[in-house]
Amino acid sequence: MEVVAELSVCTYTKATTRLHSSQLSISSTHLSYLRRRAFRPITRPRDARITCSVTSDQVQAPIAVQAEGPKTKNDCYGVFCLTYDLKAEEETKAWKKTINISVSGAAGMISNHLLFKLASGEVFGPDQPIALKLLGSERSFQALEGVAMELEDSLFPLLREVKIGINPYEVFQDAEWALLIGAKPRGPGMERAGLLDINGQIFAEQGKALNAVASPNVKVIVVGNPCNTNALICLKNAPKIPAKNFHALTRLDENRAKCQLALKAGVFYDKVSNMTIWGNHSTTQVPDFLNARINGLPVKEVIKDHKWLEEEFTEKVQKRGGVLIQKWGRSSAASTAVSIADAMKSLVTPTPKGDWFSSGVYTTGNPYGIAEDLVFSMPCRSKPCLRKFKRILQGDGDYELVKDVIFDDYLLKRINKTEAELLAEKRCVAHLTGEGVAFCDLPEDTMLPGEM
Ligand SMILES: NC(=O)C1=CN([C@@H]2O[C@H](COP(=O)(O)OP(=O)(O)OC[C@H]3O[C@@H](n4cnc5c(N)ncnc54)[C@H](OP(=O)(O)O)[C@@H]3O)[C@@H](O)[C@H]2O)C=CC1
Ligand SMILES: O=C([O-])CC(=O)C(=O)O
Repeated sequence: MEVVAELSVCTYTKATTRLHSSQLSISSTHLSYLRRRAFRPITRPRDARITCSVTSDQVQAPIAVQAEGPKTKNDCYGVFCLTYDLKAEEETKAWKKTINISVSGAAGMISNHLLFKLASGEVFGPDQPIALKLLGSERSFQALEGVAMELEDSLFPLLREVKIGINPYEVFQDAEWALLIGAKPRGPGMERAGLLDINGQIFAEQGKALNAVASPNVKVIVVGNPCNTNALICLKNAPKIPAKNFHALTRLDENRAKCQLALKAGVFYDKVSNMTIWGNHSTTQVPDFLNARINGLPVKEVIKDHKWLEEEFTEKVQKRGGVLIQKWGRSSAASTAVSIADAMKSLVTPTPKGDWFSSGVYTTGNPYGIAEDLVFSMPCRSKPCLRKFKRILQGDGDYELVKDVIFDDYLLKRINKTEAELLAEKRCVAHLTGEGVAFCDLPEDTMLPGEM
């Protein structure tokens, strides 16, 4: 057994925490220098594993574990366990404190796109190191190792740590972002109530785990379907975490709606703004063409075919996921990953003046008269904050609901329908939200976007 007595990744993380206070920036030249010099790994057997433990005031020397020994499933992975020749003066003066991101369903298709976007710096920027903690299951553990191997081979300079595990209480430890993607897909012949129950149990357990071990201000984005009600279950099981920190992903629907409006108006899609998706990530969702704008003008002034807006456009967005499954034979993965990155970026960067984005968020206290205590997609703006020292305006992960939106009878009628669906879903999972006995009276036409 070889013992490596150099600084470990744990030590390094500690050092960066301390250095964070200096708040100096890092240039790309500096970054590549760091990769070449400061983080040059010490040679040791390819598969040897290092375990390291940190007490409050002491960092223990890492111990190399024999390559052929039994693997514990929540260890750091492969190259991310290596020690580095980290000289004091090279301790970068620059890196920001690592952001911990936990991802469930990490061996699934969406994650397979998303993890590489996160590790590339696309979401948090080119000077922000991240740690990825990946949650799988007994069923997916081997695939998860494959994912971690691909992350190793990608040599991302910003990726400081990768851990894989099957216990949410370990994988969610200190999470600042939790991206909850894993969920059982609805199979043939399965009742939607059955899906709500099976997946609801996953999200109840994960809510409890987040409550116990995540950062108290963790931002949670629920992607696994039915995502609104899963997010509600999750937040109800995590009373220590602010309810407004939980999001159900409806950004994919927003992006789809923008694309269809751009296509109809004959403009590039960056000209479409103020796009709200109201309600459930299901076929009752309401893409709001009343408040949306094209080139700064109300959509209805640009697209005069209002029948198209009310009928074709609305249904196209609601059923886009299903059409895609028919073509691809599987549900959207790449565009979903893009939309998760978009949703995160929207929370950590200032929303452009006058614009907003959609997210499924907690309704209690909403200004629109929507029933309280649901997770409902609504228009949001990030809360800008001034980053100390650098004087850069950025979002801090928080948001506020947009007040200046208008309603007409058509929009209200549609919002009522999606609200009724979410209230029915909520009754159906009462046993998982601590609200008594479940009673399932789901509307007949309740469907996920991917169901046709
Ligand atoms: N909100 C949105 O806009 C969208 C949401 N989705 C939803 O995202 C989720 C993930 O999609 P995708 O990555 O394509 O799916 P995959 O099937 O590729 O991966 C899903 C993962 O879920 C996990 N899972 C958890 N419980 C079960 C179970 N009981 N049976 C089977 N798998 C389970 C599996 O991982 P493990 O074994 O490690 O737990 C699996 O790797 C789905 O619920 C999908 O409907 C998809 C597109 C858009
Ligand atoms: O139903 C699914 O799994 C796919 C989905 O959510 C979508 O494409 O919007």
